[in-house]
Amino acid sequence: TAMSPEEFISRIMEAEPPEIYLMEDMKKPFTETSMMMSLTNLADKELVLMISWAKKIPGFLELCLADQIHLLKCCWLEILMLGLMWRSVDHPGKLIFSPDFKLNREEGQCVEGIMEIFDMLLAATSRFRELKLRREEYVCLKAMILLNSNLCTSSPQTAEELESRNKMLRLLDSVIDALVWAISKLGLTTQQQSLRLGRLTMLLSHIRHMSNKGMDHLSTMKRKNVVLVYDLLLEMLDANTSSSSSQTSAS
Ligand SMILES: Cc1cc(O)cc2c1CC(c1ccc(O)cc1)=C2c1ccccc1
Repeated sequence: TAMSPEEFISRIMEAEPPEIYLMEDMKKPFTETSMMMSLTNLADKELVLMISWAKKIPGFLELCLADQIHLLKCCWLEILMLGLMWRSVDHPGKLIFSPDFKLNREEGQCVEGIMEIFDMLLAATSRFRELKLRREEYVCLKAMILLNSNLCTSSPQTAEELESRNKMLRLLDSVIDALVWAISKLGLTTQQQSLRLGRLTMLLSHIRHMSNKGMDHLSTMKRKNVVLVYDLLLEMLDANTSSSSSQTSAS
């Protein structure tokens, strides 16, 4: 059932999760612990919505369960960070974690080592602002991150895994087609359209880099007991720290 790029885009636009409010009485100034706890509470809510978002991506549920779980375990922080940058794109110098939880880079000083990653997030957000990233392009990039996230890990062994990987590659192609279609609606010349496709996809490597830095930083925070990480997050976190060949628990 080859879906048209237009249909694919409207399906993933509808799949967008609702905005989340942190709904905490935050006492400022932050301490290292209070900021990390707020980030954790927010992320925990977002992860639940991310799982239902992924299931609405056409074809995702046709992948084998192990692949569905492994894809989300590989890219959850990349997707959280892309969402953060999207929410922050119209607020230079600020990171809009939620409408009731906005931070500027100086506030990152209260968590050791987080300001460097905040600065990377702010720089990437400025790039999205410069490119005038549109919602249709944003939802395509987010689906690309999910479907592209574990191609470089363990190669498929069984016939089922091989079939699931081929489905994933076809799914990734339909997301690329959808992004190409979204860019074609901008009235740019053919050459400008290919340039834009390259500029947008180049940002994905920065997002992977920031996610890896964030994962290391978060693991350090967890080890220092600065932050209590709830079970869903713990499972996502230990997946990234343990070797990727670990058997995924059928959760
Ligand atoms: C820069 C940095 C460093 C770090 O140690 C942790 C995090 C971040 C960003 C971030 C984040 C949270 C929610 C978002 O919507 C987008 C990003 C988290 C974070 C915290 C706790 C649990 C999960 C993720």
